[in-house]
Amino acid sequence: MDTNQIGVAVVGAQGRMGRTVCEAVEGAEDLELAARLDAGDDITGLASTVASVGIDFTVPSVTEENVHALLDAGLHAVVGTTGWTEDSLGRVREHLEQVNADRDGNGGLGVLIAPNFALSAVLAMHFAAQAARFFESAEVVELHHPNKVDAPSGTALTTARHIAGARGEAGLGPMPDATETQVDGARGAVVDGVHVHAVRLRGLVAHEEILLGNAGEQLTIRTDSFDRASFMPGVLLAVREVVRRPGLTLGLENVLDL
Ligand SMILES: NC(=O)C1=CN([C@@H]2O[C@H](COP(=O)(O)OP(=O)(O)OC[C@H]3O[C@@H](n4cnc5c(N)ncnc54)[C@H](O)[C@@H]3O)[C@@H](O)[C@H]2O)C=CC1
Ligand SMILES: O=C(O)C1=N[C@H](C(=O)O)C[C@H](O)C1
Repeated sequence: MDTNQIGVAVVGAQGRMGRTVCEAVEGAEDLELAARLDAGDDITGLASTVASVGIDFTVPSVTEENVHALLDAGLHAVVGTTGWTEDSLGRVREHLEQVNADRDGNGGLGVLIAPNFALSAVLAMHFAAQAARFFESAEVVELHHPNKVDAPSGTALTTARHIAGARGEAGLGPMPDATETQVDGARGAVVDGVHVHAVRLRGLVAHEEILLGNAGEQLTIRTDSFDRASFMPGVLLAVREVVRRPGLTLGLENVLDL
Protein backbone atom coordinates (compact mmCIF):
# COMPACT_ATOMS: atom_id res chain seq x y z
CA MET A 1 0.00 0.00 0.00
CA ASP A 2 1.20 3.51 -0.90
CA THR A 3 1.95 5.43 2.35
CA ASN A 4 -0.32 8.27 1.19
CA GLN A 5 -3.26 5.93 0.83
CA ILE A 6 -5.94 5.41 3.49
CA GLY A 7 -6.62 1.74 4.26
CA VAL A 8 -10.34 0.99 4.39
CA ALA A 9 -12.31 -1.95 5.79
CA VAL A 10 -15.92 -2.34 4.66
CA VAL A 11 -18.29 -3.90 7.21
CA GLY A 12 -21.47 -5.26 5.61
CA ALA A 13 -19.47 -5.82 2.42
CA GLN A 14 -21.91 -8.35 0.98
CA GLY A 15 -24.92 -6.04 1.23
CA ARG A 16 -26.39 -3.72 -1.41
CA MET A 17 -24.48 -0.70 -0.10
CA GLY A 18 -21.41 -2.68 1.01
CA ARG A 19 -20.80 -4.08 -2.48
CA THR A 20 -21.14 -0.63 -4.08
CA VAL A 21 -18.83 0.90 -1.46
CA CYS A 22 -16.16 -1.78 -2.07
CA GLU A 23 -16.20 -0.95 -5.79
CA ALA A 24 -16.00 2.79 -5.10
CA VAL A 25 -13.06 2.34 -2.69
CA GLU A 26 -11.26 0.12 -5.20
CA GLY A 27 -11.76 2.83 -7.83
CA ALA A 28 -10.28 5.61 -5.67
CA GLU A 29 -6.54 6.11 -6.08
CA ASP A 30 -6.02 7.51 -2.59
CA LEU A 31 -7.83 4.61 -0.86
CA GLU A 32 -6.89 0.95 -0.44
CA LEU A 33 -9.57 -1.69 0.21
CA ALA A 34 -7.91 -3.59 3.05
CA ALA A 35 -10.76 -5.85 4.19
CA ARG A 36 -14.32 -6.91 3.39
CA LEU A 37 -16.27 -8.09 6.45
CA ASP A 38 -19.81 -9.32 6.79
CA ALA A 39 -21.92 -11.11 9.44
CA GLY A 40 -19.81 -13.54 11.50
CA ASP A 41 -16.45 -11.90 10.67
CA ASP A 42 -14.28 -10.60 13.51
CA ILE A 43 -13.71 -6.83 13.58
CA THR A 44 -11.00 -7.18 16.25
CA GLY A 45 -8.66 -8.66 13.64
CA LEU A 46 -8.63 -5.34 11.76
CA ALA A 47 -6.15 -4.04 14.37
CA SER A 48 -3.39 -6.00 12.63
CA THR A 49 -4.25 -4.83 9.08
CA VAL A 50 -3.44 -1.62 7.20
CA ALA A 51 -7.04 -0.46 7.60
CA SER A 52 -7.38 2.85 9.44
CA VAL A 53 -11.04 3.56 8.55
CA GLY A 54 -13.97 1.17 8.86
CA ILE A 55 -17.12 1.84 6.83
CA ASP A 56 -20.30 0.34 8.29
CA PHE A 57 -23.35 -0.37 6.12
CA THR A 58 -25.01 -3.19 8.04
CA VAL A 59 -28.30 -3.34 9.95
CA PRO A 60 -29.67 -1.11 12.72
CA SER A 61 -29.44 -3.91 15.33
CA VAL A 62 -25.64 -4.35 15.02
CA THR A 63 -24.21 -1.03 13.88
CA GLU A 64 -23.51 0.40 17.35
CA GLU A 65 -21.67 -2.76 18.41
CA ASN A 66 -19.61 -2.59 15.20
CA VAL A 67 -18.62 1.02 15.82
CA HIS A 68 -17.41 0.21 19.36
CA ALA A 69 -15.43 -2.75 17.95
CA LEU A 70 -13.87 -0.53 15.25
CA LEU A 71 -12.80 2.01 17.89
CA ASP A 72 -11.34 -0.77 20.07
CA ALA A 73 -9.37 -1.96 17.03
CA GLY A 74 -7.99 1.60 16.60
CA LEU A 75 -9.96 2.53 13.48
CA HIS A 76 -11.93 5.65 12.57
CA ALA A 77 -15.50 4.89 11.47
CA VAL A 78 -17.79 6.12 8.72
CA VAL A 79 -21.35 4.92 9.28
CA GLY A 80 -24.34 4.98 6.96
CA THR A 81 -26.46 2.43 8.80
CA THR A 82 -29.72 3.74 10.28
CA GLY A 83 -31.22 3.19 13.73
CA TRP A 84 -29.16 5.56 15.88
CA THR A 85 -30.73 7.11 18.99
CA GLU A 86 -29.60 9.84 21.39
CA ASP A 87 -28.56 7.03 23.80
CA SER A 88 -26.50 5.06 21.29
CA LEU A 89 -24.87 8.25 20.00
CA GLY A 90 -24.06 9.22 23.59
CA ARG A 91 -22.31 5.89 24.18
CA VAL A 92 -20.18 6.42 21.05
CA ARG A 93 -19.27 9.95 22.21
CA GLU A 94 -18.17 8.54 25.59
CA HIS A 95 -16.16 5.77 23.96
CA LEU A 96 -14.43 8.30 21.69
CA GLU A 97 -13.50 10.43 24.70
CA GLN A 98 -11.97 7.37 26.41
CA VAL A 99 -9.98 6.09 23.41
CA ASN A 100 -8.82 9.55 22.42
CA ALA A 101 -7.63 10.31 25.97
CA ASP A 102 -5.43 7.19 25.72
CA ARG A 103 -4.02 8.07 22.28
CA ASP A 104 -2.00 11.14 23.28
CA GLY A 105 0.20 12.17 20.39
CA ASN A 106 -1.31 9.60 18.02
CA GLY A 107 -4.17 11.78 16.74
CA GLY A 108 -7.73 11.25 17.91
CA LEU A 109 -10.13 8.78 16.35
CA GLY A 110 -13.22 10.08 14.58
CA VAL A 111 -16.66 8.66 13.86
CA LEU A 112 -18.84 10.19 11.14
CA ILE A 113 -22.45 9.01 11.07
CA ALA A 114 -24.76 10.26 8.31
CA PRO A 115 -28.33 9.19 7.58
CA ASN A 116 -27.76 9.92 3.90
CA PHE A 117 -24.56 10.43 1.87
CA ALA A 118 -26.27 11.58 -1.34
CA LEU A 119 -25.66 15.26 -2.03
CA SER A 120 -29.26 15.79 -3.18
CA ALA A 121 -30.61 14.34 0.06
CA VAL A 122 -28.23 16.34 2.27
CA LEU A 123 -29.26 19.53 0.45
CA ALA A 124 -32.97 18.60 0.62
CA MET A 125 -32.71 18.23 4.42
CA HIS A 126 -30.85 21.53 4.64
CA PHE A 127 -33.35 23.41 2.45
CA ALA A 128 -36.29 21.90 4.35
CA ALA A 129 -34.90 23.19 7.65
CA GLN A 130 -34.36 26.64 6.10
CA ALA A 131 -37.90 26.74 4.68
CA ALA A 132 -39.75 25.28 7.68
CA ARG A 133 -40.25 28.50 9.62
CA PHE A 134 -42.09 30.13 6.70
CA PHE A 135 -44.89 27.52 6.42
CA GLU A 136 -47.92 26.60 8.50
CA SER A 137 -47.80 22.93 7.50
CA ALA A 138 -44.96 20.50 6.74
CA GLU A 139 -45.05 16.75 6.09
CA VAL A 140 -42.40 14.27 4.96
CA VAL A 141 -42.99 11.39 2.53
CA GLU A 142 -40.17 8.88 2.07
CA LEU A 143 -40.29 6.24 -0.66
CA HIS A 144 -37.97 3.21 -0.77
CA HIS A 145 -37.33 -0.25 -2.21
CA PRO A 146 -39.35 -2.96 -0.45
CA ASN A 147 -36.25 -4.73 0.96
CA LYS A 148 -35.59 -1.89 3.37
CA VAL A 149 -35.95 -3.18 6.95
CA ASP A 150 -36.59 0.08 8.81
CA ALA A 151 -39.38 2.65 8.57
CA PRO A 152 -39.44 5.54 8.52
CA SER A 153 -36.05 6.00 6.90
CA GLY A 154 -33.19 7.55 8.86
CA THR A 155 -33.24 10.43 6.41
CA ALA A 156 -36.95 11.09 7.01
CA LEU A 157 -36.47 10.97 10.79
CA THR A 158 -33.63 13.49 10.55
CA THR A 159 -35.59 15.71 8.15
CA ALA A 160 -38.60 15.74 10.47
CA ARG A 161 -36.43 16.56 13.50
CA HIS A 162 -34.75 19.43 11.63
CA ILE A 163 -38.14 20.81 10.54
CA ALA A 164 -39.45 20.54 14.11
CA GLY A 165 -36.32 22.25 15.45
CA ALA A 166 -36.66 25.15 13.00
CA ARG A 167 -40.40 25.52 13.74
CA GLY A 168 -39.67 25.49 17.48
CA GLU A 169 -36.98 28.18 17.15
CA ALA A 170 -39.40 30.30 15.11
CA GLY A 171 -42.09 29.93 17.78
CA LEU A 172 -44.53 28.11 15.49
CA GLY A 173 -47.22 26.07 17.20
CA PRO A 174 -48.81 22.77 16.12
CA MET A 175 -49.80 22.40 12.45
CA PRO A 176 -53.44 22.68 11.41
CA ASP A 177 -55.10 19.25 11.24
CA ALA A 178 -58.76 18.51 11.86
CA THR A 179 -58.45 14.75 11.24
CA GLU A 180 -60.55 12.37 13.28
CA THR A 181 -58.68 9.23 12.23
CA GLN A 182 -60.83 6.33 10.96
CA VAL A 183 -57.99 3.83 10.53
CA ASP A 184 -54.84 3.67 12.70
CA GLY A 185 -51.76 4.84 10.84
CA ALA A 186 -53.65 6.76 8.16
CA ARG A 187 -51.75 9.94 9.02
CA GLY A 188 -48.37 8.20 9.19
CA ALA A 189 -45.88 8.38 12.06
CA VAL A 190 -45.47 11.57 14.08
CA VAL A 191 -41.86 12.60 14.70
CA ASP A 192 -41.51 15.63 16.98
CA GLY A 193 -44.93 16.80 15.77
CA VAL A 194 -44.15 16.29 12.06
CA HIS A 195 -46.10 13.62 10.12
CA VAL A 196 -43.85 11.16 8.24
CA HIS A 197 -45.20 8.71 5.64
CA ALA A 198 -43.32 5.66 4.36
CA VAL A 199 -43.94 4.09 0.92
CA ARG A 200 -42.34 0.74 -0.03
CA LEU A 201 -42.52 0.03 -3.75
CA ARG A 202 -40.75 -2.38 -6.10
CA GLY A 203 -38.58 -0.41 -8.53
CA LEU A 204 -37.70 2.40 -6.13
CA VAL A 205 -34.27 2.98 -4.58
CA ALA A 206 -34.38 5.94 -2.13
CA HIS A 207 -36.56 9.04 -2.46
CA GLU A 208 -38.01 11.73 -0.23
CA GLU A 209 -40.48 14.55 -0.65
CA ILE A 210 -40.91 17.37 1.84
CA LEU A 211 -44.22 19.19 1.47
CA LEU A 212 -44.55 22.66 2.95
CA GLY A 213 -47.87 24.48 2.77
CA ASN A 214 -49.48 27.84 3.41
CA ALA A 215 -52.90 29.13 2.39
CA GLY A 216 -52.89 29.13 -1.41
CA GLU A 217 -49.31 27.92 -1.93
CA GLN A 218 -47.00 24.90 -1.60
CA LEU A 219 -43.26 24.32 -1.72
CA THR A 220 -42.14 20.77 -2.58
CA ILE A 221 -38.55 19.72 -2.02
CA ARG A 222 -37.74 16.34 -3.57
CA THR A 223 -34.63 14.18 -3.65
CA ASP A 224 -34.26 10.99 -5.71
CA SER A 225 -31.46 8.43 -5.52
CA PHE A 226 -32.05 6.35 -8.65
CA ASP A 227 -28.84 4.37 -8.09
CA ARG A 228 -26.62 3.60 -5.08
CA ALA A 229 -23.81 5.31 -7.01
CA SER A 230 -25.40 8.53 -5.70
CA PHE A 231 -24.13 7.81 -2.19
CA MET A 232 -20.51 7.12 -3.17
CA PRO A 233 -18.99 10.62 -3.50
CA GLY A 234 -20.33 11.40 -0.01
CA VAL A 235 -19.02 8.13 1.47
CA LEU A 236 -15.54 8.67 -0.01
CA LEU A 237 -15.50 12.29 1.16
CA ALA A 238 -16.42 11.12 4.66
CA VAL A 239 -13.51 8.64 4.68
CA ARG A 240 -11.05 11.40 3.71
CA GLU A 241 -12.50 13.78 6.33
CA VAL A 242 -12.98 11.46 9.30
CA VAL A 243 -9.23 10.84 9.69
CA ARG A 244 -8.75 14.51 10.52
CA ARG A 245 -11.90 15.06 12.61
CA PRO A 246 -11.52 13.55 16.08
CA GLY A 247 -14.77 12.90 17.95
CA LEU A 248 -18.29 12.41 16.65
CA THR A 249 -19.54 14.15 13.49
CA LEU A 250 -23.23 13.82 12.69
CA GLY A 251 -24.32 14.41 9.10
CA LEU A 252 -22.41 15.08 5.91
CA GLU A 253 -23.59 18.71 6.02
CA ASN A 254 -20.80 19.45 8.53
CA VAL A 255 -18.15 18.23 6.11
CA LEU A 256 -19.76 20.18 3.23
CA ASP A 257 -19.74 23.30 5.40
CA LEU A 258 -23.43 24.06 4.75
N1 LIG B 1 -26.42 6.72 4.86
C1 LIG B 1 -26.73 6.43 3.59
O1 LIG B 1 -26.47 7.22 2.65
C2 LIG B 1 -27.41 5.14 3.29
C3 LIG B 1 -27.75 4.31 4.32
N2 LIG B 1 -28.29 3.09 4.07
C4 LIG B 1 -28.48 2.25 5.22
O2 LIG B 1 -27.42 1.30 5.25
C5 LIG B 1 -27.86 0.08 5.84
C6 LIG B 1 -27.57 -1.07 4.90
O3 LIG B 1 -28.38 -0.97 3.76
P1 LIG B 1 -28.32 -2.08 2.60
O4 LIG B 1 -26.93 -2.21 2.11
O5 LIG B 1 -29.41 -1.77 1.67
O6 LIG B 1 -28.70 -3.41 3.44
P2 LIG B 1 -28.38 -4.94 3.09
O7 LIG B 1 -29.35 -5.74 3.86
O8 LIG B 1 -28.29 -5.11 1.61
O9 LIG B 1 -26.90 -5.16 3.68
C7 LIG B 1 -26.60 -5.31 5.04
C8 LIG B 1 -25.39 -6.22 5.15
O10 LIG B 1 -24.95 -6.22 6.50
C9 LIG B 1 -24.58 -7.56 6.81
N3 LIG B 1 -24.54 -7.76 8.26
C10 LIG B 1 -25.57 -8.09 9.09
N4 LIG B 1 -25.11 -8.19 10.35
C11 LIG B 1 -23.78 -7.94 10.30
C12 LIG B 1 -22.75 -7.90 11.28
N5 LIG B 1 -23.00 -8.15 12.59
N6 LIG B 1 -21.49 -7.60 10.89
C13 LIG B 1 -21.22 -7.34 9.60
N7 LIG B 1 -22.15 -7.37 8.62
C14 LIG B 1 -23.41 -7.65 8.97
C15 LIG B 1 -25.60 -8.42 6.08
O11 LIG B 1 -25.19 -9.76 5.97
C16 LIG B 1 -25.69 -7.68 4.76
O12 LIG B 1 -24.71 -8.16 3.85
C17 LIG B 1 -29.35 0.29 6.18
O13 LIG B 1 -29.47 0.73 7.51
C18 LIG B 1 -29.75 1.42 5.23
O14 LIG B 1 -30.85 2.14 5.71
C19 LIG B 1 -28.54 2.67 2.80
C20 LIG B 1 -28.25 3.47 1.74
C21 LIG B 1 -27.66 4.78 1.89
O1 LIG C 1 -32.18 1.63 3.15
C1 LIG C 1 -31.93 2.43 2.23
O2 LIG C 1 -31.93 2.10 1.04
C2 LIG C 1 -31.60 3.81 2.58
N1 LIG C 1 -31.44 4.11 3.84
C3 LIG C 1 -31.12 5.40 4.37
C4 LIG C 1 -32.25 5.92 5.21
O3 LIG C 1 -32.92 5.14 5.90
O4 LIG C 1 -32.46 7.14 5.22
C5 LIG C 1 -30.63 6.35 3.31
C6 LIG C 1 -31.36 6.23 2.01
O5 LIG C 1 -32.64 6.71 2.17
C7 LIG C 1 -31.36 4.80 1.51
